[in-house]
Amino acid sequence: MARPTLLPSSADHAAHIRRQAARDLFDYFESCCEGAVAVDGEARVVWITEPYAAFLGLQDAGSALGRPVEEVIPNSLMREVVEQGQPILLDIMAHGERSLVVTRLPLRDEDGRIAGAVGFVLYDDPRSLQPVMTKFSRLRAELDAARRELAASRGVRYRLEDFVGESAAAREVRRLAVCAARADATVLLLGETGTGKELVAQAVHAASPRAGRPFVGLNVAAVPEGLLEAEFFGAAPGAYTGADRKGRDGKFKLADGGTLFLDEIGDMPLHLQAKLLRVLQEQEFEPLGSNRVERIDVRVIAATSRDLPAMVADGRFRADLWYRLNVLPIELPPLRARRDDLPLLVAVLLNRQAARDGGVRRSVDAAALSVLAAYDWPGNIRELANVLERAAMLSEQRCLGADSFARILSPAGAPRAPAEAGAAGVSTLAQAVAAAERAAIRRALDASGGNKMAAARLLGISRATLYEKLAQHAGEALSLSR
Ligand SMILES: Nc1ncnc2c1ncn2[C@@H]1O[C@H](COP(=O)(O)OP(=O)(O)OP(=O)(O)O)[C@@H](O)[C@H]1O
Repeated sequence: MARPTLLPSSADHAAHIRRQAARDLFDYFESCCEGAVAVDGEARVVWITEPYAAFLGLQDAGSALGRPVEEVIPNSLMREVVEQGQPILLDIMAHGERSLVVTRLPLRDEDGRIAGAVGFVLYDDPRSLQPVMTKFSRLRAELDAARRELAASRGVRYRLEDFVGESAAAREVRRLAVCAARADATVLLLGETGTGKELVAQAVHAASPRAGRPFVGLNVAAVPEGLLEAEFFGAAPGAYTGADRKGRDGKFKLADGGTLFLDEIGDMPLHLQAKLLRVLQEQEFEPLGSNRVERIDVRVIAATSRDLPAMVADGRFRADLWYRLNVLPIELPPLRARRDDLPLLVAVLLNRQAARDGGVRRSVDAAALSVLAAYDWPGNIRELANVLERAAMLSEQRCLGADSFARILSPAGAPRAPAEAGAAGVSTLAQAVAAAERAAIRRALDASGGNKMAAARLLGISRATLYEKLAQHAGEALSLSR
């Protein structure tokens, strides 16, 4: 008589089947769904399928690993699943123009603690859900239009996806901006002119819980010193000569509930720095000429192209304000420090211009890219956008070549020969100095695309001084070299 097969105990058997079911189910999901992703307990990507990475526009799956999930999948709710430990079994997630049907499940360790989450994209073309999807698409279009209108009325044009770049430095900016959007702390944006400080400020606001509230901007350097206090805090009726008789609200009041973007904070006069510090600490202020205290709830994002620690060291900026502002600093790299991003930036900026003007989509060839990569970009992305626009205007070619740019880019840093040099190239010292000044101003205006504020900053002078100099040199050719 054959010996009976030794069956495992029924409890072991059940556990075995369960493990097998879990593994098979996972393999099955992975093979039949359009994409899958897993995150750890801090919502950082630990695994993503190649098709999903490709769909998201990543170079490969490896480039997503270790990054916060929102950086890789902008509308992801995986963090919510990790934080709340609840699955989201069927959801529609927007990605650009597409809608994805997704399922997200929390993952637990042996002790039942949340260890991460896994998400599956069930369809990226949800035809089987057509009636629901049609309704959803229509509602989404309506919502998008309403949001755009609201954002435009509140002064926000940019989202985080608009900060283009895949270099480590650009990714770090986006990572910190995501942190800044989640926190409600003061943010300090540091970087040269045209590096995207305002873009990031708007994007942080748009991604923060304050998104539905106002975004108000104030360029400290652009307001005459005598008017700054009223601009910040408002003025009581008849507070100063020439003030509106009814009084008026300042930017802090206008930004109540939302975000106040203070550009060029380094240009803030010392006496106002103390007042600003008080508002940041107490969230209250007194309008000019009033003894009424107003309470507000404003998040400040400040920006500067200046070296604030150096200004603190020589007493031009208050140390206590600097500490208060420097809670979450984000450094925006100059374009010359992330030249790897040039091809992507060029493509995106050319597409943006074509979409805006309704013209043909241009591209640049490899030789042109080398010319652009060799340039120093003192005006950074703003200058790049201007240069591309001018090259496109001046050429009929769909694909712009090196010669399109060689004509436009002045050799960085190389002063142009003084035009006044007389016989044997000799000129008076005054003539030579004036010519060098004109050349420097012309280059700064070129680099900033004619933006006088940015040009003044590049030259290290105030806007008022730039206007004086432009008036002095009015007779000479100082216009942009368009
Ligand atoms: N990373 C980026 N990707 C795409 N566009 C960018 C990026 N950075 C800046 N830009 C574009 O460059 C232009 C200048 O950006 P922005 O005004 O934000 O710079 P800024 O640092 O605030 O300059 P400034 O200090 O002169 O005020 C804008 O048109 C913006 O859209």
